[in-house]
Amino acid sequence: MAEASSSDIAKDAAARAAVALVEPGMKLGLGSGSTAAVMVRRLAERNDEEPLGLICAATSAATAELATSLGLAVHELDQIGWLDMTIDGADEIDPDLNLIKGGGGALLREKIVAMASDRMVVIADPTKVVEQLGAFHLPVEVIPFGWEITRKLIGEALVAEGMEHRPILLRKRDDTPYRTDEGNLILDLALEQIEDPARLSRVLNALPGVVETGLFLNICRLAIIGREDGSTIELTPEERG
Ligand SMILES: O=C[C@H](O)[C@H](O)[C@H](O)COP(=O)(O)O
Repeated sequence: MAEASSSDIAKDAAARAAVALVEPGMKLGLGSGSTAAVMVRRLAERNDEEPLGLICAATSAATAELATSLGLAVHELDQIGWLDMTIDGADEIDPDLNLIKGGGGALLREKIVAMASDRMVVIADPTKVVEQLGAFHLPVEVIPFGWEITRKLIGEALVAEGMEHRPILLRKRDDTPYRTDEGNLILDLALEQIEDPARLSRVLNALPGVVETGLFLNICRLAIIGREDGSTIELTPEERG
């Protein structure tokens, strides 16, 4: 069997720590991506040992399939209503616990699920912790109709904001446009740094073809960062002082 990489160990440590926060009977949002998938596996293991009676909502079709295959009860979000907690990964985490998400294309459902939760807990390895958001390309979900016009409008809006950017790329998978679970497209914005995430979020969300951006602002209250030695650290926005 292949040896676990330091990143695998860190993800697993964060996932285990988050699963330890889960209480019996919780209504739980399950995130998407590789770190969230580790968490789903650890959660299912705990549920096998000690049935927890959880009711889960998934943030992507892939997560729903994984969780269901492992014996977790997954329901539509609207059937459940409100959630106690959502555990998800992230692509970048800044000191205020503002996030970039959507590297795997699940940002829209992830944001809806996170905002339908009392608490969003993010799990990640240390490479995701940054001083300023923006090195990771910002995913923006757009509707397919007129997407090239939407891309042009985004470019113009960025220029009007004085934001340097490289060409805005349509995300592709196997050479064809990537479609989200909602059938939308993703535009990836190479911005290098985002000085004012709240303003950028407002500007982008004001454009008609934009469905949602990967900026998750003031949503996450706890980030659990796994480390290569298997330990974890917990970050909260308050620590910033
Ligand atoms: O769309 C994908 C999600 O936002 C993921 O949670 C994010 O990309 C982090 O994924 P990973 O844990 O694989 O780095």
